[in-house]
Amino acid sequence: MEETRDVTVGVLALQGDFDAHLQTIRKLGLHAKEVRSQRDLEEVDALILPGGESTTIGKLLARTGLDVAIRDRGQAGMPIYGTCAGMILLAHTIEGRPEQPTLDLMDIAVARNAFGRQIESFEADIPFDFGAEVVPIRAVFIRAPYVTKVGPDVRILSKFQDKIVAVRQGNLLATAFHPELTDNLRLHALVAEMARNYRASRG
Ligand SMILES: NC(=O)CC[C@H](N)C(=O)O
Repeated sequence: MEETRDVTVGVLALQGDFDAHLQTIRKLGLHAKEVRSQRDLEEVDALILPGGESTTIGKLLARTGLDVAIRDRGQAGMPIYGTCAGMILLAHTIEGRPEQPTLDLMDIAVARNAFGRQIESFEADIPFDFGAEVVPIRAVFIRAPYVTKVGPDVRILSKFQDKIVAVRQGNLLATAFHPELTDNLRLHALVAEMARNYRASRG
C-alpha cells in the first residue's frame, strides 16, 4: 500500500513521550520527523509538543533556540498541537509559577498537576468537539494540567468534571490528556488536516 506522505508532522523530541506521537503519525501514513534543532523545524508542516516535564522541556527549548523559532513559526500560522506538558508550554500563564518560561502562544492560563495527588493518572471517555460533530474519545490523563482561563479567541473543545481540558485558537491546539497513548487517531488526523491547509495556504 502506498503511503500518503503529503505532509510532514514534526514532534519535539527533547524530552518526554515523543516516541508515541511519532508512531501515531506513522499509523496515519504520514511522514513523522523528530525535531531537535532549528534545522529540523524548517522541514515540518506542523509540530507536536509532547507530554513530559514542562520545566525540563522549557530549559531545553531555550538552550537550543527552539523557543524563539517555534514561537515565530506558530505566530506565522504553522499548526502546533501541545499535549499535557505541551499544553503548559503553549500557555500565556502558568498559575502560581510566574517564573516558569513558556512559548506564550495561546491566550490561556493553566494549572499544573491540577487534578490532585489522589488521581495522578486516570482514563476517561470525554466528549470532544470536532466542529462538525461531538464525539466521545478516550483520554489518558497523567499528572495533567487543566485550563483555568481562556481569552476571547479560544474555543473550548472538551471538558472533564467541569474543567477545560482541550482548546483551540486558530492554528494552535492543546489537550491536557494524551491521545497518543490510546488507539484513537482523530486528534492526530485533525493536526494532519490543519497541516495540509497550512501547506496549501503557503502555495
Ligand atoms: N504528562 C505530562 O506531560 C505531565 C506534565 C507535568 N505534570 C508538567 O507539569 O510538566
